[in-house]
Amino acid sequence: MQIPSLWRARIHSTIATLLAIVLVGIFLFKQHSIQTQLLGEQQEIALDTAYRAIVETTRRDIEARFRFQIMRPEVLELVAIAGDATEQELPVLRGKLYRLLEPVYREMEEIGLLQFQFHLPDDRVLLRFHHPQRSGDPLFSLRPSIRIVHTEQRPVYGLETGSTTSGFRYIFPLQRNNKHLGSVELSMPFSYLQTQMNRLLGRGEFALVFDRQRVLATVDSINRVYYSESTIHPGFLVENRILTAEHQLFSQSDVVFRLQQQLRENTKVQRLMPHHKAFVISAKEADQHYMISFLPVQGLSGESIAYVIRFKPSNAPAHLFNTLLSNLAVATALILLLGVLYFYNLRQRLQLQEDICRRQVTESELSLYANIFEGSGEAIMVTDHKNCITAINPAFSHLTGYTEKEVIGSNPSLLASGHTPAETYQAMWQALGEHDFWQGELWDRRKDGSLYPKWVTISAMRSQGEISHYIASFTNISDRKAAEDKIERLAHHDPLTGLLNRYSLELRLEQSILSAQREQLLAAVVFIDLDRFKTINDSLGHQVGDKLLIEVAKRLKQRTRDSDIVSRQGGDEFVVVLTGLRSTNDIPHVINAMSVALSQAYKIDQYSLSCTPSMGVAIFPTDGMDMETLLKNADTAMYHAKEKGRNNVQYFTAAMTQTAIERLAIEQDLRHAIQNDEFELYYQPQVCAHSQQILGVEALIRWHHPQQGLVPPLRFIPVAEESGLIETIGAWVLEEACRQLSDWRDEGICNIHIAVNLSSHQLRSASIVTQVAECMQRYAIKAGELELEITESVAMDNPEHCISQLMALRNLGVSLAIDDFGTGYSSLAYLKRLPIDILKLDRSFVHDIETDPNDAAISEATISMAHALGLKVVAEGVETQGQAYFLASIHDCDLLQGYLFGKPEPANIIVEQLKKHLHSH
Ligand SMILES: Nc1nc2c(ncn2[C@@H]2O[C@@H]3COP(=O)(O)O[C@H]4[C@@H](O)[C@H](n5cnc6c(=O)[nH]c(N)nc65)O[C@@H]4COP(=O)(O)O[C@H]3[C@H]2O)c(=O)[nH]1
Repeated sequence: MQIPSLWRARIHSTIATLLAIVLVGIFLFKQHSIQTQLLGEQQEIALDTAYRAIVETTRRDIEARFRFQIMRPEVLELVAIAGDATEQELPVLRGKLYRLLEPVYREMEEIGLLQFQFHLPDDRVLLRFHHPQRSGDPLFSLRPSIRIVHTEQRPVYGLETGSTTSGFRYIFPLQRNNKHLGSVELSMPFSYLQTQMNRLLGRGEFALVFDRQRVLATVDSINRVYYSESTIHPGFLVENRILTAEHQLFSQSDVVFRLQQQLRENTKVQRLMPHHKAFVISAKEADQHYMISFLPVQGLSGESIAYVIRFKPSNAPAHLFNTLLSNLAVATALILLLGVLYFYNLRQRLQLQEDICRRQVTESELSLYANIFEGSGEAIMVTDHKNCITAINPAFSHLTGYTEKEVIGSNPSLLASGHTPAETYQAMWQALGEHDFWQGELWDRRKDGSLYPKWVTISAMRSQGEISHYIASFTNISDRKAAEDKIERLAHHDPLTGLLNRYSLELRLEQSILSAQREQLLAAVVFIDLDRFKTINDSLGHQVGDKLLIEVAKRLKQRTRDSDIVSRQGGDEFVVVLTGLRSTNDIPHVINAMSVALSQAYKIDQYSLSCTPSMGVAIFPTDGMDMETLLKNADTAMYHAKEKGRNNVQYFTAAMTQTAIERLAIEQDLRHAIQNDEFELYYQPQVCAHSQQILGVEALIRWHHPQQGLVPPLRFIPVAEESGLIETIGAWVLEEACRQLSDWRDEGICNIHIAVNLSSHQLRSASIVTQVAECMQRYAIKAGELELEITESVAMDNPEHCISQLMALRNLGVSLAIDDFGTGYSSLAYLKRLPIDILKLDRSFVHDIETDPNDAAISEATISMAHALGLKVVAEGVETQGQAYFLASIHDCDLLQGYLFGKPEPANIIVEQLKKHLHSH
């Protein structure tokens, strides 16, 4: 993620500012601590210098007094005498010496001298000026300095603890003529030094603390009462104020007392003091800052034994601290100011950088757009606000044929063809005015004059609210439109014949109904099915079938008007809608014309084919007010036409609907008929044409309907076939016929065959061969005893399958007969391939055989053809002796079947006939 420049500048400048403040802060603190340290060192040096100076000047002063005021011959004389004098003689000598030096003592007392005493070499005190009554007590144990002077015979001076008071002692040996006579001790209290140092250093207070260890080493246990623990540090002692007050004439203020207590808590003080080093600290008490200097001082032996501590009121540390604060404040303010300046500078630089980057991106985008414009497969044209062309791309030239030079500055109307409706341009300008955008189809003309459709997208560009340019991009959509037309054709037309398809028929029919309704006209829906088309298709191939359908479509189009609807529903079904009819009288004429046209022979390849139509007609508004009803009723009528025989036209009637309802009822009743044992087989004899001996019987089914009584097979067999129930019924017939034959055999009626009708459904069934085989086995039916009849149309329906099924049946020893021969379209070549034994000549030929020369000729040709193929012929429907004679004698027919020889009868009746017949032959 990229952080915007403003934020980046903020972050950078904040970090830089903080860093600068911290660095400057560290620098200032460092400076402050150096200054504080310098201040301390100044104090330290000042105290040290002052101390040394005072000690030194005092020493010089005392030494001068010693040399000139004490080392007088009369003094030395008295001391020399005292050295050898007895105890009794000493007071006299002591008095003389006292009187002699009293003026000197008084003088010295004025400058602060505390002690002035004379010691003899044997450790006795000769004279004490401040306690003249006390003398003669040994002091060696108390003052090591006296012993040093006596033994080493040299002057000794320095700070020394003592029994009563600690002080600066100056001890000089008293010598005369190289003889050591004793020593004289002059002591100055610390208060004297304090006064002197204050004179040099200015206002301040002092404390004197002694190293506990040193005191304990030099002061015996009796005299330790003069010391108590310092409030500053536990390792240091101070002289007991009350006991020493007499001598130490300096006092400390309460503030200093509290400061000392404060020092007990100061870690620096606690840490450094045991090391006897000089140092300075600052502290604050009662709103006053103090510089407290610690100066270690040496004893007589040269080692540090105490600290002189000076408390000096000073505002220097506070001043330094305030300076630090103000410096910090000023520096921070300056840095912040610099930070702000840095921020603005940085922001400007970042913005500049971003601007550069953005410009670079814009430039590369511009070059990209330029490339897109140049390389686009879509033609692009830019016009200005006056709609004059300002730019075009190569695709534009490629599509229109115009070069840049030819169109720049021109109006795009130079592309117009005049084929685009004016309303389209109006809509375009309106949309551009209102929405700045328009898309649509325009027809233009190229430079070479050729016309083409294009899909155009135009966008209006605005600058400050006013249209500045129009950008139009367009593509040639000729191919797309052709494809759309093709799709449209495929969606609405039958690809084979080019007629409308089922979907389009429904759309158009609905429109026709509406307009017929509006104009109070009639419309006729004609359902057309080609008779035997399936046979032609199966036997001669699909290509022949397709060509036949194309020819049919052509003939239908020729016989109808353009306003009529001609469609193919699929297979061999066509629907024609005759529209704009004024009277029903107009309909038969057109329909007959169509029927005649379709019935004409078709020349397809090497074949001359006959394919008649079955037509059903339903009329709007009498036979239906809507599309579905009209189509259904025309279909019903067509179905009836088929039933009536081929090449037939049927007009829908209400009765047809009734028939359809009845068929439904029959189907429902048939489902129960087998369980309820409502079927029965009747048998009709087949006799030898010459001897008239019964050779067999044909089993014909009868239905004893519980309500309707005996129902003939032609009423229910087609329904059973349509519904598939025929398989169950057929199986029952086969079983029953074989059982009956077996019964008759048992009754002694032998050598007759039984013919059973087989429906197309049964023949198609995969189990028919097994079914027949099992039945024959069950009832011990011998070869030739069972004959199966299939109609001519069944045999022609899927011939290849039919042949293989028939072969298998024939192998079982079953005789096979073609029923109703002559009614269907049978190819003789094909008949030859069928494994059949018998042809049954349809009774329609037999009926008029005596009177109609055509029928006679057909019958004769059929019989001779059958004989030529090695088939026997059974003539059906023989009712008269004439017919029998004609068939038997003239045409040499083999078997005859008809009412003349016996109607179909139940088994119990026919059995009598069979028996009688058997006996008579
Ligand atoms: N006018 C006239 N008619 C005669 C004469 N001699 C016989 N007939 C009738 O002709 C039909 C002969 O049967 P089909 O052609 O196989 O025609 C049969 C057959 O196609 C079918 N059918 C009958 N029983 C069965 C069956 O069990 N299974 C199958 N699938 N179809 C059957 O029903 C058709 C009609 O059967 P039926 O009504 O029994 O009609 C029978 C019979 O009664 C005659 O001299 N004059």
